Amino acid sequence: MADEPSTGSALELDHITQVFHTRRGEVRAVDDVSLRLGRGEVLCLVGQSGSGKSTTAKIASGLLHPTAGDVRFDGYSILSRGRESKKRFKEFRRAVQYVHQDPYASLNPTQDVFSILSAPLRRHRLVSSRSEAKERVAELLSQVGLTPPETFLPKFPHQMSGGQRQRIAVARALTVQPRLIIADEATSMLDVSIRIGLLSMLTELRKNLGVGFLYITHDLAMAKYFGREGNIAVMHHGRIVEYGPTLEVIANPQDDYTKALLEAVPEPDPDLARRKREARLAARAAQQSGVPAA
Ligand SMILES: Nc1ncnc2c1ncn2[C@@H]1O[C@H](COP(=O)(O)OP(=O)(O)OP(=O)(O)O)[C@@H](O)[C@H]1O
Repeated sequence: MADEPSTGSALELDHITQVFHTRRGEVRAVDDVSLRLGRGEVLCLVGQSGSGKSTTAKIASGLLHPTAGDVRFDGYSILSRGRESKKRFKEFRRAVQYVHQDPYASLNPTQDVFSILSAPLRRHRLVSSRSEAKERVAELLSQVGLTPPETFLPKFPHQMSGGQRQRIAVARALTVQPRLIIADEATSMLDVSIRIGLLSMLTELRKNLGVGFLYITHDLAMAKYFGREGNIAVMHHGRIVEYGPTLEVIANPQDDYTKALLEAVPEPDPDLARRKREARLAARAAQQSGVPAA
């Protein structure tokens, strides 16, 4: 693993493989995966449960050391050893924040919102007094759409809704001014309207603060919504089966697995759903008869 910078991409996963040894034998959770994410970009990693998304996310955020391959940030390997690399790894861990799918499990139930958000600010010496911490926490709460901030400061996690807890988890990630947020199914436990609201908020953050996102989901509809200005990687059995600009992949999927995922996306408009179904059946019939569909 080189200790020299390579390319300009912010985050690069280079031929990553992760093998777990279990009592039932070897599990190849991630198999030769390469991904790139530039500064302020969005990349959606989509696949069904067990396809290897979370394992990839953990490797991308430095929480798990892969069996093989390299992870680079700003062109430097974060897997290298040595003093300089250790320092760089520390910077990387601050620059890349992981937001877990279940904020209830990751937020301390005994701390109120002010304590949850001010602790990292103090730990990283980003504020020098309690009043400065209050100001910054209020700013963070506004950034994640929790207003007026004073209402939320004394609340404990159990006193908030699932969507509000997710926003606190995002605000906590923002305390250290990250360049990239890895959101692992960050909205899967919420209703669709709440998920859409949260994804719009994340889009605002991306545009206003230039934060990049690696968004992990099983839901292609959400990936299309959040990742329309970026790329999508479709994962199946630990491998990337399709990778490219989100809208292009969705409009013209090449891989059968991506096509199957797309077919599983519910179409809210019944007329459109019927027309799509008819078009699919016509295409299938044409394929079987060898005559191209009109
Ligand atoms: N620590 C581990 N030890 C053994 N096997 C593991 C471990 N972590 C993950 N796996 C296995 O690796 C495969 C991929 O799991 P992973 O959690 O990455 O998938 P996923 O796509 O994120 O699924 P989900 O959406 O359900 O979280 C699965 O077969 C899983 O059982």
